[in-house]
Amino acid sequence: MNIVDCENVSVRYPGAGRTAVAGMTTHVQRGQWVNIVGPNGCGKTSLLHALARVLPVEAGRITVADIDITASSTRNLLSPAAARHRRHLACTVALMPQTPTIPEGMDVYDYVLLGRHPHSRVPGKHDARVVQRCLDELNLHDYSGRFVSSLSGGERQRVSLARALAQEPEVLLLDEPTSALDIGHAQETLELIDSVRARRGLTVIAAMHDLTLTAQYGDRVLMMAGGRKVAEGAAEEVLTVSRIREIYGASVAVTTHEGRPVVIPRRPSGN
Ligand SMILES: Nc1ncnc2c1ncn2[C@@H]1O[C@H](COP(=O)(O)OP(=O)(O)OP(=O)(O)O)[C@@H](O)[C@H]1O
Repeated sequence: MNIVDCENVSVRYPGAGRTAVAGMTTHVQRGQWVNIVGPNGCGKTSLLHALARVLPVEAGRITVADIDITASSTRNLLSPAAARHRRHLACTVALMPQTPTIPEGMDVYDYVLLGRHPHSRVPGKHDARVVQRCLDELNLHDYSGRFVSSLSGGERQRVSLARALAQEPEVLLLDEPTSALDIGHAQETLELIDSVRARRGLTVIAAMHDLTLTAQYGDRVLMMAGGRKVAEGAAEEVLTVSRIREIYGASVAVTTHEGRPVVIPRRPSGN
């Protein structure tokens, strides 16, 4: 059963000449993990932001957990039905942004607790338990009293993921979740996401740059270029030498380990 349906979606930033996402159609089943790849500026973040309803779509339709988030009725701030939809969506979809906004003077515990806001306006014991579990799962228990602004880039990224998981969403949107993480923390983080997915039927849609990690985690790869989908399918179908050369302009070798592609950058011949 699909939890996300994206039909012919286009996104354009105010005043921008060209669309950031154009004619995007994709469907994601509940519990699937889909990785979005493609070169810088190809539209990965814009697509995630459209799915999270952070960015309005110019054309097309997006349905998340049976809510048409592009319907004009859900945009009416004064309508009680629209307010119900927004609340339902906030409980259903969590976005871990590429660059999280960190409020000044907020400690890690309170920042992760923000993830509970869509569920409980006044946090109770259950919310405290969820926050503690997320901090423990990401090995952040010792950081709980630290100001978020005092953390390293990688620590902040894990705190941002803890906040998104504390939201207990059905759909988790991750914008380059391991970009600031060392290889150990990257692996640990992706394993944790995968175990939450297996346990709770979480659906994951992630923008990724590391093509080997992309192949190791996830059921499907959606490759974009210039705002459009250029390929979608199993990692071994999408991540081929010729396509990576064509779309990224990169020289790579692709081997296989345990049935999944491994993408190795190579210096162009002659160097
Ligand atoms: N706020 C904005 N206003 C105008 N154009 C924008 C804005 N944000 C992004 N864009 C443009 O939209 C296009 C898609 O950008 P987007 O951030 O979605 O790409 P991306 O694939 O996530 O890139 P990266 O891998 O570098 O993070 C780019 O051409 C970018 O310049």
